[in-house]
Amino acid sequence: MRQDDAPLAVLGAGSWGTAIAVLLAGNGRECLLWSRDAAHAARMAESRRNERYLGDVILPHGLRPTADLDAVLGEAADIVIAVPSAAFTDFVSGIALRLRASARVAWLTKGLDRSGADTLDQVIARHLGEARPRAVISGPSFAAEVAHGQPTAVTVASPEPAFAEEVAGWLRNPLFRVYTSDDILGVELGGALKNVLAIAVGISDGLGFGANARAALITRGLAELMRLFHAAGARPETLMGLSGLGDLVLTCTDDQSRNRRLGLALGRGETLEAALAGIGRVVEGVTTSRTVMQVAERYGVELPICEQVYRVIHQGLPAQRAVQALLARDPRPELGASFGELPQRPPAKPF
Ligand SMILES: NC(=O)C1=CN([C@@H]2O[C@H](COP(=O)(O)OP(=O)(O)OC[C@H]3O[C@@H](n4cnc5c(N)ncnc54)[C@H](OP(=O)(O)O)[C@@H]3O)[C@@H](O)[C@H]2O)C=CC1
Ligand SMILES: O=C(CO)COP(=O)(O)O
Repeated sequence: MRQDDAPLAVLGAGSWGTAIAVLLAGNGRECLLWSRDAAHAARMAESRRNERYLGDVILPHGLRPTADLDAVLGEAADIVIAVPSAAFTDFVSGIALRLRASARVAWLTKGLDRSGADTLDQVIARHLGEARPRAVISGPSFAAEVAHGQPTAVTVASPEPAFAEEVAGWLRNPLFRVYTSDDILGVELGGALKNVLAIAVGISDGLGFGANARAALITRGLAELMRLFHAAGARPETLMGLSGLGDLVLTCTDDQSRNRRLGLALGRGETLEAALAGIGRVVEGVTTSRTVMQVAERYGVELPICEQVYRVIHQGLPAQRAVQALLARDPRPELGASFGELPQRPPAKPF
């Protein structure tokens, strides 16, 4: 039996975990917000703000910050995971034996398992059980805008339509519109790759290139996503949705994006270390630019923009040389290799 009056728990008290906990509590659902740092949780409880990540937002009455993970897992009806993708697998395997059998799982994380072998959905299924209801929440949604009640629309994807609808119901309010989808693979791939592509667009803008280059990168980035969707078995319509085109456009074009800001700094000549230190928050495209190369190899799919981002970030290629490499590629029909000519191959390992 479910306890509908038992609290939800958001695990991870960064910008996005906090914004979603604020939303849930504002919607009238009691919400525990877990931080791995006891001093941080205590400060949030006392000041009723998350000064480290979202300082100008007052935490509503029904939001309870805490650092006691066992107590949270014992009390919460269901959980929402909000830790970065690099920490996701260890975090999930660490809670597997402590999570209530009845607890259902949603996550806010955008990225792939740090090995590049799995989607986060597969990580959840492997460690917490195939039968456990699970859903990802994704789409164009800057934390600060959501926490300030700016209109936003996202997608909740789950293999179980009833659970997607239930998670959507936790989140919905007149300013937060939630759609549902059963294409969890497509929703996860869109959310993961857009971060890498936003770094590419940031680099281009940081180098001083113009609006033409930006539009070309977004469009050819969409073609890379389309090829990967095709090979991995995701639904092409998902690309046109909030977790695909929506989040790609948002992240590539607005300076609130940390991935775009990283690219801008690299394009202007900052080192990776200095750029990351300046941002001071998780920049998922750094990890995903590496993991997605493994995915591209597994499916035999060319992702030239993602590859150049990988080379800049992980192999120290100067940003200007990455642009030259993209411009020097052989000419080809615009739509051919992206849409029509690729064989639909059965995934090497279903992804
Ligand atoms: N911010 C946004 O607008 C959006 C973010 N997302 C996604 O949400 C996810 C989280 O991002 P966001 O909240 O913005 O990131 P932030 O950088 O704002 O916060 C990261 C949070 O994760 C915690 N954390 C880091 N490593 C671990 C770990 N090993 N175990 C437990 N907690 C850990 C940090 O804790 P500590 O402070 O102790 O280091 C911090 O609370 C990312 O995948 C991001 O792509 C999705 C949509 C919007
Ligand atoms: O995912 C996001 C908005 O949808 C946040 O993007 P950044 O992580 O680039 O800030």
